Amino acid sequence: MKELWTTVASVMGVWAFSQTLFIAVFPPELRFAFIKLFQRLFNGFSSYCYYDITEIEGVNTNELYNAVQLYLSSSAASSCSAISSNRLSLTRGLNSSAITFGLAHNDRLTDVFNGVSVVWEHIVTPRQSQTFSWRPLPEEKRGFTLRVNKRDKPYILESYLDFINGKANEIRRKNEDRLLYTNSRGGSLDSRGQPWESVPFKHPSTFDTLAMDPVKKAEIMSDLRDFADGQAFYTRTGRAWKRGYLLYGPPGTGKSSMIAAMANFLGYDIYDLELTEVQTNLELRKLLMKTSSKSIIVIEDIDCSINLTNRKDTNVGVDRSSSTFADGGPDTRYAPADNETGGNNSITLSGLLNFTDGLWSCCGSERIFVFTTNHIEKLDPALLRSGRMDMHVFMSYCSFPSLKILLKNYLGCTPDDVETEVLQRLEEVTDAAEMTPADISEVLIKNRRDNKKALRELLEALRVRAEKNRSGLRRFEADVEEMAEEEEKRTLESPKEGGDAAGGGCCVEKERWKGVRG
Ligand SMILES: Nc1ncnc2c1ncn2[C@@H]1O[C@H](COP(=O)(O)OP(=O)(O)OP(=O)(O)O)[C@@H](O)[C@H]1O
Ligand SMILES: [Mg+2]
Repeated sequence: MKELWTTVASVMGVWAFSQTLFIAVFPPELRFAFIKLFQRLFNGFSSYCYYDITEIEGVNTNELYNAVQLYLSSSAASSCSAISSNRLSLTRGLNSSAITFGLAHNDRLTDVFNGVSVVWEHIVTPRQSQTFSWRPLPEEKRGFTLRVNKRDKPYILESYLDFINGKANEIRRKNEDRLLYTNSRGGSLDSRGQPWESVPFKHPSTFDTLAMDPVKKAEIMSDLRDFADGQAFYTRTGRAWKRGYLLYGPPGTGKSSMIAAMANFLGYDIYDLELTEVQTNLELRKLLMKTSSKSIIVIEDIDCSINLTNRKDTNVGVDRSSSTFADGGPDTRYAPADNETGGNNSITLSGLLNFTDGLWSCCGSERIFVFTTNHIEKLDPALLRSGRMDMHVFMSYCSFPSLKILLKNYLGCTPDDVETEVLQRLEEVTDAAEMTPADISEVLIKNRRDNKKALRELLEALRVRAEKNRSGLRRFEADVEEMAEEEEKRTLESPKEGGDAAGGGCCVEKERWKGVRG
């Protein structure tokens, strides 16, 4: 035993002595060249490639390091057996309610990608001297080393790193709590010069809970997914990475719920833009510049927020008296500026269109604009033109497929849990009743402790409403018929006065009635 210790001590002594000699005799340049040569020799014999991904590159944070860390956090949590020790670090980020796992210092993890095995090592070493920098650097140097077999490198390296980036983005979005921003302070800035105020966004609406036609829902979800994964597409086609949705329909059909579901689905923040708080186009532009990417910019009830005829006044010469305001009379605050195209003295439709469409809309990327309205017929055609709002989504009264989603949400019952006869009767009356999902939710919430009672009351409410609609329609049709007969009589008495007035009147009336019913 003593001999063994003596041997170890002498080997260590020789090693220390040769190191000292090496440092003392050779100048640093030669030492460096020697080490490089040694490494090259070693690499020539080794069957592996090594890639270092350091936390800080120069003075900048290395995004790839963060991505790898996040990616490994999910791998580490799901594949503890692959780790060389049982230790994991736990972290919780700012604005996050989720805990993430990470590789502890100097630990290793084996990952498999496309059937190829690679090894990650997390290396932490103390930083030797604080080099000059505008911002203090951490005391430790952190980095990951990726070990890949040389023969696998050409096949996987690039796609593996892309995959890691994609996964990291996904995790980031899932972990971070959404934020809901508002500009309700009337243009004033906060202490950090920000025009937006934010609160954590905790709306529970998801596409699962949203009651709407399943085909339309699937279409919207796939559109959103394509948008979020579409960076390469938008770059290739030279388009700004943004998308516009116009949600329209009667009150209580789920337009706001849909926006929340979109944000939860994509993991985006929401900027709820209160247009009535914005005084000028310039202010609008500043607000836009202060939004972040991966966000949904919402303008609710757009027909009530801004006088959307003002563009017509100057550009296409439509009568200014045709107000779009539901409560009559244009808001003089939004009267078009004398210099409409300059547009800096007040907020105008062209200012708004520049906001969504013009050059300024591209400062930042991956943003979705959502406008909602109860009265699509009141919107300026400029806003509806194809390419401006990419998708027009009509949120309609509750249909039978939507009703089934609401029954599941509120009563926890599937169609199999409901008696066949009740289900049939519900199906018969749902469309004719033209009740909004909000109305139906009310009935279900009130009776949610007693499913049978809830279904009974719902059926009754739908039946009463359907009957009311039918008798309203009958009465209306009788009125129209009567009017048509009178018109015909008058035409016969004085044949010179226009012949198609009655038919035209009927159509207009019918259209008007349809409009009133939404
Ligand atoms: N399609 C729907 N799916 C699920 N719940 C809905 C739906 N529509 C309405 N609701 C329920 O009704 C409430 C009101 O809906 P929401 O605010 O989304 O309607 P809206 O279309 O935005 O109405 P408004 O035009 O008045 O703004 C929601 O909190 C939700 O509970
Ligand atoms: Mg709403």
